[in-house]
Amino acid sequence: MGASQKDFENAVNRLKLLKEDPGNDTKIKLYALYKQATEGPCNVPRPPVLDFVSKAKWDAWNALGSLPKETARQNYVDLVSSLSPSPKSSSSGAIGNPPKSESVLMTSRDGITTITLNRPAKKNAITLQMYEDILLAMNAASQDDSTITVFTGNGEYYSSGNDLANFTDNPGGLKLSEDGNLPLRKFVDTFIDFPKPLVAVVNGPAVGITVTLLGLFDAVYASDRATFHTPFSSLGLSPEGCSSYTFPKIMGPSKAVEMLIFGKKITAREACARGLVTEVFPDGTFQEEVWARLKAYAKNPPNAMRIAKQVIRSSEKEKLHAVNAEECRILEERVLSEECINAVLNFFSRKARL
Ligand SMILES: CCCCCC/C=C/C(=O)SCCNC(=O)CCNC(=O)[C@H](O)C(C)(C)COP(=O)(O)OP(=O)(O)OC[C@H]1O[C@@H](n2cnc3c(N)ncnc32)[C@H](O)[C@@H]1OP(=O)(O)O
Repeated sequence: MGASQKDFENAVNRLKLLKEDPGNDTKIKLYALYKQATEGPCNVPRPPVLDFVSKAKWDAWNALGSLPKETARQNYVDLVSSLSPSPKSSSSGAIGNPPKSESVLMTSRDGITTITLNRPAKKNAITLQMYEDILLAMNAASQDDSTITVFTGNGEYYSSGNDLANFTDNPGGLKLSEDGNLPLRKFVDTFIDFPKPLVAVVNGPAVGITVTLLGLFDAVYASDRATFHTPFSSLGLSPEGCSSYTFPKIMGPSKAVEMLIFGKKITAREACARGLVTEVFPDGTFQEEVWARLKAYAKNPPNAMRIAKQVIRSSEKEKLHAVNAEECRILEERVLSEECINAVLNFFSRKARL
């Protein structure tokens, strides 16, 4: 177990974004680890004595001896993480960096970065722009100096899920990203790969994608007012967010089917009994109790928590990426189906509400 190929590629990309030169010693270490991770032990002749730079690089690579590729990959990822820029939290709690969005807020305080869905008039339904903003926020949160990342919603709802106008406002059904995948694929991949403990503070009802994604969180705290609803069949859609894999694993196939195929809405207590929710709190004391708990957890050593998460999650990552790709492939067809188009039209003509 250790860093996945995807973690490694992310680290290679993050290195390109470094604003400060890490210095020659570090650059040579990175070179050696990169070569070891991608090609294995050094097996090329030593460069001429007067070619100092090439010789230093060769020496560093050669010094790694028979270090396994997986270990080199992990060491490379760790070294890049230690160099990555760390946007500092301000005393007001606002992070100066992305997203510049009113519908997705990002604050950082007491070692916790919080991403808040803030579109209460629409029950925090997620627009295409919000998917992008959440990605930006998660990328910033993965690199800032917080130890825990929290998702929550502002107002009565946690979220009513995907904004159904995403289906009607885009010719052909739904905007596709440049590489032909649903924007959803990259979005869910980011949750699969998120390196720090990820906690959902579910303040109220949750619908659709905001429920399925909970299977990729490390802890889910819910108000006893929250409900969990995945009405995919009535919308002519199919399960996403890796729920076709995580839900049967978490709650067993028959309970998963009840939610994902029959669209049964469950209470917070039922979700807790099924293992989707970690703990339920009375709504009146929910915020106070949960934040006190999270502040205490955030005081744990950050590297230990990150590594514990990696140990727990890394063996599943490849499977989850494959599940995500397949779910998106199927969903891409479903969003163009007559069943889906009719369901969305009925919603907006107010003929159908959940
Ligand atoms: C690129 C990604 C693709 C992902 C595709 C996979 C799909 C994933 C999903 O998330 S599927 C689930 C989608 N969500 C829903 O079907 C919920 C739809 N909403 C409702 O049924 C109801 O609004 C409600 C039960 C959430 C709340 O009902 P009520 O209390 O009666 O409030 P209103 O219905 O009056 O809602 C207030 C206001 O918000 C608008 N709104 C609410 N949810 C959505 C939504 N998901 N999409 C778009 N708009 C939504 C609603 O239209 C009202 O707007 P208005 O005041 O009329 O302008």
